[in-house]
Amino acid sequence: MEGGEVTAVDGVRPDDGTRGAAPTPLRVALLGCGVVGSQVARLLREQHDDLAARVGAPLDLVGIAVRDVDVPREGVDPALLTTDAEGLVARADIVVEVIGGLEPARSLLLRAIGCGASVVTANKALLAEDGPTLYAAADAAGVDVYFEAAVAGAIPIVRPVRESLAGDRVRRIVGIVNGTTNYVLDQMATERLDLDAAVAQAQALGYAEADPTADVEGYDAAAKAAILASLAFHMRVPLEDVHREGITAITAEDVTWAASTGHVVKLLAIAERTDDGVSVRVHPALVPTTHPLSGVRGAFNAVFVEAESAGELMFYGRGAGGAPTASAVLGDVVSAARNRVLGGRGPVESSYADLPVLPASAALTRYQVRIDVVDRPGVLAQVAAALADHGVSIEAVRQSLAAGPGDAEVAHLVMTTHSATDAALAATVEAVAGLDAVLAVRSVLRVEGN
Ligand SMILES: NC(=O)C1=CN([C@@H]2O[C@H](COP(=O)(O)OP(=O)(O)OC[C@H]3O[C@@H](n4cnc5c(N)ncnc54)[C@H](O)[C@@H]3O)[C@@H](O)[C@H]2O)C=CC1
Ligand SMILES: N[C@@H](CC=O)C(=O)O
Ligand code: NA
Repeated sequence: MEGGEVTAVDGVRPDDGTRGAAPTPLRVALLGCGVVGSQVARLLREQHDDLAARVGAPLDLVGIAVRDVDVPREGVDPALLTTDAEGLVARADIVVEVIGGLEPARSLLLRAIGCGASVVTANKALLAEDGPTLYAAADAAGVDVYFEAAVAGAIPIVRPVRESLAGDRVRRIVGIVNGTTNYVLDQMATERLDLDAAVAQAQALGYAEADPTADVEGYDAAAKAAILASLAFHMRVPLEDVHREGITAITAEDVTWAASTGHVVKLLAIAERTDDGVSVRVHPALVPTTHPLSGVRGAFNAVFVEAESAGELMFYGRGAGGAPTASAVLGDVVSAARNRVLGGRGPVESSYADLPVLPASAALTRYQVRIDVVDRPGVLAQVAAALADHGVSIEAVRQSLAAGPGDAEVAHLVMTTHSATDAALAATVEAVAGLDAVLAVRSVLRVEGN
């Protein structure tokens, strides 16, 4: 060996002159001990020695802020519990926030940063609403903000977009990023459960937000879409610029029809860059059963990323649940801890791009429109003419007959269009609904994926 060079042999750490000097433990504070927090506490305890070896210093859990210290918590040392969250964050090197919601999470994280701690959070609602305030405070204090768990639970997606693809140009992200709604839609399709029953199951399994409205109305997915789009396009995408539709309007009939036309209904988050700007939207869509996203079952998530040089990438895994989410949190804790031990910081916010966020009405999508019409000659031609008048062309039509009121026969038309803007489609549907022969517009759903 050359003089002074230190290399590892057979996995044994070489003597670098510091052997024997006990490294200073890093103090970890945990805010919240619910579905995710309880699993973070367990992993910190069970993997203490491995984590210490990976970081180069022990990670000591110094306290867990809870609302009520008297609630029994399996596997948690009651001596760690405190209701004094403000006091706790002031005596930590790394603060993990898994309370959720805007306040007091934001104030506690800002206080932690102000006291010199690095922070790890799973709180997409807060990051989408006010992430830049946290990033600016962290910059000023020279500490880290990590948030892998905030998007798609256990799936590494924040780190790949934020770091691995930092040298590329991301063009499009399409994903299933909400486990609860994917679980609910899956249960509606396979078990014929209604929406409320399926949501109750998702809550019991620890997938849903404290208020599951955030899941079913698409707020959670919209927050994740805003975070991903901001990272991917190096800009700030405000939450209010994300077009959002949830799954509450999806009926059992929609799900059944989807299956009969070779599709499944999925809640998608889409962020794309066009020549005119970026478009970020969350809405239910029909996905062909031949497309990989159609096979994403239960609370699993999947995210496709298309970048100029990398091409297509796909990320898949558990998007919700205590242990999977805690895995992502712990990965971030290790990163923040390593930065402390070795010196230096993790990635900082990159938001230099000044691109307009386009309205959803400008986005181009294919649609499936289901209508009931009076079954008489010439009706199909009238409907086709109404579409053509608005510049929307039909890709396929399928017709089935059903008994209507009295002796009337009703034709059920399922039309798939070529790509059209939301605005053109909305005007078309209005015109179609106004035709005498049209009895009802039963559903209008976007179709994504070929
Ligand atoms: N459950 C999941 O699958 C995932 C959750 N997340 C995020 O992780 C965070 C936590 O989620 P969950 O653990 O599911 O929620 P949870 O509702 O199970 O846990 C939150 C805990 O924080 C406690 N809490 C509320 N206010 C507090 C305060 N002022 N001081 C101390 N404790 C307080 C609550 O009593 C509750 O025990 C949220 O931001 C959520 O969006 C992210 C990814 C997946
Ligand atoms: N409620 C969320 C939890 C993870 O982010 C979901 O269902 O995906
Ligand atoms: Na993740």
